[in-house]
Amino acid sequence: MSNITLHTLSSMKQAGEKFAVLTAYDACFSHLVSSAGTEVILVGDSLGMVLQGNDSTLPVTVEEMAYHTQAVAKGNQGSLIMADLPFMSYSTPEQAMDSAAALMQAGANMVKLEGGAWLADTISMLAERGIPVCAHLGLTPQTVNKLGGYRVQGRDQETAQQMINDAVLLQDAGASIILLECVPAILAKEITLALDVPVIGIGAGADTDAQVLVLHDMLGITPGRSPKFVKNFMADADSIEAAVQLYVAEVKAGTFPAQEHGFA
Ligand SMILES: Nc1nc(=O)c2c([nH]1)NC[C@@H]1CN(c3ccc(C(=O)N[C@@H](CCC(=O)O)C(=O)O)cc3)CN21
Ligand SMILES: CC(C)C(=O)C(=O)O
Ligand SMILES: [Mg+2]
Repeated sequence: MSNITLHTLSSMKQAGEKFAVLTAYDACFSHLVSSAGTEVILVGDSLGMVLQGNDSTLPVTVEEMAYHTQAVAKGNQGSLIMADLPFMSYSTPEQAMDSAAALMQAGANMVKLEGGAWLADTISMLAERGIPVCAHLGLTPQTVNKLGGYRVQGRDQETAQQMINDAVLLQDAGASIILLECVPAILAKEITLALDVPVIGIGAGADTDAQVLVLHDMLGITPGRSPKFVKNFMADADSIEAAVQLYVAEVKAGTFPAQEHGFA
């Protein structure tokens, strides 16, 4: 069961206390990550790359997300469980209701979806029906084919202003959390200050209310070149538990991410 609630996370934002988020896709890592004091576990559609070996998150289905969410819920020791709605599972509000219902019934406490203003109605409908929503802005991996690669977003005045507008609009539509991926640190700071709801960052600098990483990345076991925002916490730890505890401690202390993990 989850001891952490959305109210806990809002109170932490108000108090200026950072919270930690990590992915987990199975019961064993869910147990480990939640026991280490990670406030939020993300059952990310990154599992399509990390577990399934695809070169994007697009092949992942609602059924697969529900399977992993069920396992994570069984191992959980008190974290809030957020589950990604996968590619094309929320293209209409009706489809989003069905997809989100499947993940909530599998044990998620909230869902995450990727995109801007077009999601306002979907988010308010989910929220009205008791499903808390996190809106993911900036680098949205499900849109990689449109974006032309995994690139930093919001670097020019126009796209930066659009992202600020989208964040405020989606908060007002009922989003409980905003997640920013690969955006300039100064823009992430501005959005974090402008919003009442907590902002989680990945490659978004040190000034968001929380940080997230893919577990396998911070353990240093993802093959190939890592994105700039990744730090290998196993380098300074002698066990997986210690590495996860160090991550949580560094996020809370504000020492991770450092300047080198962000984008100007
Ligand atoms: N293992 C894993 N970790 C992740 O963080 C992750 C996934 N998988 N799968 C889904 C998405 C894809 N993500 C990615 C993938 C690559 C970059 C990347 O290489 N970014 C460049 C930015 C280059 C630029 O525009 O300056 C970098 O150097 O970090 C970023 C995010 C984040 N997500
Ligand atoms: C990288 C994070 C934010 C994510 O959406 C995932 O793990 O799928
Ligand atoms: Mg995702």
